[in-house]
This record gives sequence, structure tokens and C-alpha cells, in this order.
Amino acid sequence: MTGEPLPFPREPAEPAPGAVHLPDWLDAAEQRALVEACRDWARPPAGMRTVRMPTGGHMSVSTVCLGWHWYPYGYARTVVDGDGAPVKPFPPQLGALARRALAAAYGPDGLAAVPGAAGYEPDIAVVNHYPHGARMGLHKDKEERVDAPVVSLSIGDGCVFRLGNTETRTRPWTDLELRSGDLFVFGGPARFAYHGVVKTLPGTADPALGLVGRLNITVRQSGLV
Ligand SMILES: O=C(O)CCC(=O)C(=O)O
Ligand SMILES: [Fe+2]
Repeated sequence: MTGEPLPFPREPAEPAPGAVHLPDWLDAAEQRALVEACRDWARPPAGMRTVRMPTGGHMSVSTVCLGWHWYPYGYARTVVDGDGAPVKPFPPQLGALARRALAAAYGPDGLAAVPGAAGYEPDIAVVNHYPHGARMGLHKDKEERVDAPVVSLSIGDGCVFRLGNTETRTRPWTDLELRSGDLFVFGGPARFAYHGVVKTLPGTADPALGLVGRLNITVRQSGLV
């Protein structure tokens, strides 16, 4: 897979108003650095764990949060559904990267038109690891109190990402492939759209990343104090 020419160049796309996909936004060195950072963030205390849902089952992804700890369904400063430790701090470099991401996605002149984009002050990162076979059902990121965009970075195996609508968990939706290094932003009218991961594409990552499965980092602004 890796190293072979792609059948066609992947172009920037706006699959829905406010939702922007920039393929290959992170270079190889940035991806490797984020993989290393994720390894550190994954360590206990307040390390990576699978989230237990109120229905009793566990999510198939493993998750670690920075800044604020997400649990179903809220944010806390400690791992209230785990070891109880204080959540690791949100790294300022991730904030700077996310601001660059918004400028790239919307263009310097487009930022003003997207709520919360121009003065983006993210304070949460949710890091998900998808082992082979993991997926994420359609959901909204709705525990944040403000409508500032969500910045999503994908590393490792590709996946089929489903962007739905804001009203229902049903069609219409758009399926797109997110690959290692891709940036996906959802803000504006797409900020509270349903979305999920239908499946990962095992074996599609560059082995040099030293990563099994897929990593996704979403950067968000909580609006919490
Ligand atoms: O893995 C992805 O691309 C999406 C992750 C996601 O939707 C979430 O963490 O809320
Ligand atoms: Fe989400």
C-alpha cells in the first residue's frame, strides 16, 4: 500500500458547509511526533482506557483526554469514571497547531465567518486509538458549551469517516476516507453534525510510524471554566 502512487490526487474538500477535509496536512515528522506524544499521554495516571457507556457496554476505541476529561455525558477535571486522577493538562502546542489548522481549513479571510474560529482558544484534546475492528457510532460532540469548531487529526491506518446531518442519525450522510496526516474540521453549520467512524482500513498506515491501528485527536473548546 504505502509508497505506491495513489490512483488520483486527493483534493481539499468541503463535504458540507463548515466541514473541511484537507488531505495530508501533517507531514511525516509531525505525525511521528504526535504518535510519540500520544504514547506519553496514554500512560497512567489518567491514562488511556475504554469508556464504559451507560448502556453497560464498552466503546471499542481506547481514549485519553487532555485539559478536560470526557465521560458519558459531560466533562470533568478528574477521571471520574476511571482512576480518579486529575486530567493531564492541555498542551499549548496543540492549541497552536489547531489554530493553524483552522486558518488552513477556512483561509485567513474565512475565519471571521465561522463562530469561534477567529479567537479559537481550545482547551480539550480527546485522543482515540482504534485497534483493528474498532469503530465509533454516529454521535454529536455536544458536551462543549460553545460552538467553536472541532479540529480532527488522523494518524495511522485510514478509516471510513461518516459525516451525517445535524437533525437525525439517518441519511443524508457523506462517507469519506481519512488517512494518516489528514485534517478534518467541523465548524459553523457542521459543528453539531452527527459523525462517526464506520471502519478502519487495517494495514494502510506507513509501517515507519510504528503504530498499530489508527489514532484520532480531536481538539475542542469547552466553554467551561
Ligand atoms: O475518530 C474520528 O475520526 C472521530 C472521533 C470522534 O468523533 C470523537 O472523538 O468524538
Ligand atoms: Fe465526535
